[in-house]
Amino acid sequence: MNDTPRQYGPETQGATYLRGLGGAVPEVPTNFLTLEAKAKEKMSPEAWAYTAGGAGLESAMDANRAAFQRTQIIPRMLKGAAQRNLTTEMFGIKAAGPIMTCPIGVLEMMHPEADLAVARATAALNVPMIISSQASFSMEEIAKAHGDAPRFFQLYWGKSDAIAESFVKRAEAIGCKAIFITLDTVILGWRPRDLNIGYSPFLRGQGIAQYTSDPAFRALLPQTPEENPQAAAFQFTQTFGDAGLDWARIAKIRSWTKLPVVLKGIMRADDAAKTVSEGYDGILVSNHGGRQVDGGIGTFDALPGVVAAAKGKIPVMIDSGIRCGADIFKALALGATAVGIGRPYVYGLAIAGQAGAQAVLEYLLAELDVTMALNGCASPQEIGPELLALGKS
Ligand SMILES: Cc1cc2nc3c(=O)[nH]c(=O)nc-3n(C[C@H](O)[C@H](O)[C@H](O)COP(=O)(O)O)c2cc1C
Ligand SMILES: CCCCCCC(=O)C(=O)O
Repeated sequence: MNDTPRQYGPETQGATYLRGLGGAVPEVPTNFLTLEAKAKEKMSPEAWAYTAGGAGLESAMDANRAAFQRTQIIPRMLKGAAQRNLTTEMFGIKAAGPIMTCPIGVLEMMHPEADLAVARATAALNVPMIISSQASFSMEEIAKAHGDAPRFFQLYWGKSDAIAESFVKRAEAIGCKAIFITLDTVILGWRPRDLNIGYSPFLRGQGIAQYTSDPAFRALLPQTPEENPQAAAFQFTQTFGDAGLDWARIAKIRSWTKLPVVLKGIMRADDAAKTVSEGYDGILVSNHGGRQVDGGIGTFDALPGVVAAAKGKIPVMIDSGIRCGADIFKALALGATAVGIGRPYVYGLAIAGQAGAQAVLEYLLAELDVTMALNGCASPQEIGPELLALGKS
């Protein structure tokens, strides 16, 4: 892991950050739309439908982009920010910048090295990785590829508290520095692209490595997953998700771990206030990339209400729809302390494995750095709301 704080500037051709890469990686486009188009060519129709798709008419996915596009940066001149430092603290770790990789399930559909490639990419950059409950490798295997780089664990809390507890304890044992509980997927959303194609990775035993490697899950099986993978996949479908999950139940996590606990999927001010009063340690404003509630509000539109309700008591982060450095800049300006990167790094992974995911993350940091330089911001803390013209929704 390279944890030396990066210093930026003076510029040569804008993107000082890319010097470490020796320039852009030729096969990995530096803008999202071209990246997405190239990834589509590389991916199977099933992988493409699963990754690119959203819920229903995909209006929440559209709302994510519209919210960022509606708000514009008002560039500031002559503030002087020749040297910039993007280093960002999150839950006791110092990251290379205010970004982290979102937990993404079933990465084996996109590339055979899946989470291991992402682990190596994020470790090389010192960008925190959130390991998914639906990863294609066990968290222990991922941690081995990740070394001592900063990581968090994302928890799906299904019908079994014993499995949730076991996941949390395993995550602590492999050195995760925080637990992100995903609240917005207590059942899977209505996803026409997947439904039309008739492909469910989970029924085929993909994306369930955390479960098949877990003693509490294995205890539910008549035979081991190695002997009877079909039975393990079926058991997973019976275990995943619980639409009855509530505040009282998730509070149990405090008796399992002392790690900071972040709630992923908070979109409302009242839920944000409750997150604070219940003693949680952070909020990730997320609508799951528009994959769950069709017709839902974009995360960037939801952010100000959540930030106001959190009253600076706990950090507020955001994901869903972040596609370029300017989006990151806008999110920080409205009070986010960091942002989650989702589909963009998955597309890089699909195109070129570790190098592809790494290039995408590095481009985003470079573009953020350039945006900061052009607006006179020497650090993420200097990016404030006065730099934005807020659009009306
Ligand atoms: C293919 C795919 C799989 C995902 N799997 C998970 C997951 O396992 N756990 C989770 O909490 N969120 C999951 N998410 C949601 C992401 O963590 C994140 O919230 C979302 O991708 C952000 O939106 P964006 O990709 O449009 O930027 C997944 C998203 C995608 C696109
Ligand atoms: C039935 C398993 C659902 C896993 C969800 C993975 C995910 O978060 C996503 O596809 O989105």
